[in-house]
Amino acid sequence: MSSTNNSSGEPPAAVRVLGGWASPFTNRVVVALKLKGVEHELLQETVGKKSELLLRSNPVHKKFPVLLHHGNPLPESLVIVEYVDEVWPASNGAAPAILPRDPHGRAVERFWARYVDDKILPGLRVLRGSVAGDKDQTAGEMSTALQRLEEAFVKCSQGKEYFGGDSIGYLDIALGSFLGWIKAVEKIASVELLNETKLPILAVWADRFCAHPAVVDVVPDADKLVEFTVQYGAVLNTVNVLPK
Ligand SMILES: N[C@@H](CCC(=O)N[C@@H](CS)C(=O)NCC(=O)O)C(=O)O
Repeated sequence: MSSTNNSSGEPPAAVRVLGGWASPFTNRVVVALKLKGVEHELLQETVGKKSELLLRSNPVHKKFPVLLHHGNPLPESLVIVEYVDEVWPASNGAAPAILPRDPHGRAVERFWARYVDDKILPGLRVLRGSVAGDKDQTAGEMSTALQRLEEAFVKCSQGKEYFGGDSIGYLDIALGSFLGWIKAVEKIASVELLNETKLPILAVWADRFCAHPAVVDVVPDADKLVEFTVQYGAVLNTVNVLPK
């Protein structure tokens, strides 16, 4: 499975992802493709400089990730994850379904995935220092949101290992892609958000998710993201590497 830029002069891969290694949204897409065993190529965008291909492929938002499937562009990480699940459905047990089969289960996971984007992401940006805000208050609000997500985990997992049950599902991907950044902002802002003392069940899930073969080389560790923040801090304050 390729995950680097194509500089070989060969024809483009059938599945390409425009994105960045530090982008939690890109990581959602890459984890979904890896879970399904889909060969793909990751085209890394340069921080602070959007490629022509990105601007052409996502003219509405001009953001990554964008999936290019046989050249057809599809933006928005969670939309892409659903697309990947539909295009490469479960077969012979080799590629587990990402979304639950029953409509209610699917709706519940979509509800919580939206909650992750609404409640966790704005807090990460404040704690990273990319937008102004009261850090103690933000850390408190994020802790409350993570507490709710731990409660959701208990309900969704029904005693199994993941939000998705026996295998990684939609909500695992939606929240799990932020684990590196959650750990990074704990270091950057000297706050505690997700550990065994505060959230014992979610912390065990987080370690399990990050160690999964489809995730371990995708979701970056905290120290790499802290370095990234130091290196690109000025740019991150002006472009939206984590969402607004
Ligand atoms: N809702 C979008 C968010 C995508 C997003 O914010 N991407 C960031 C990178 S992590 C980006 O492209 N930032 C550049 C910008 O906002 O100009 C998704 O889920 O894909």
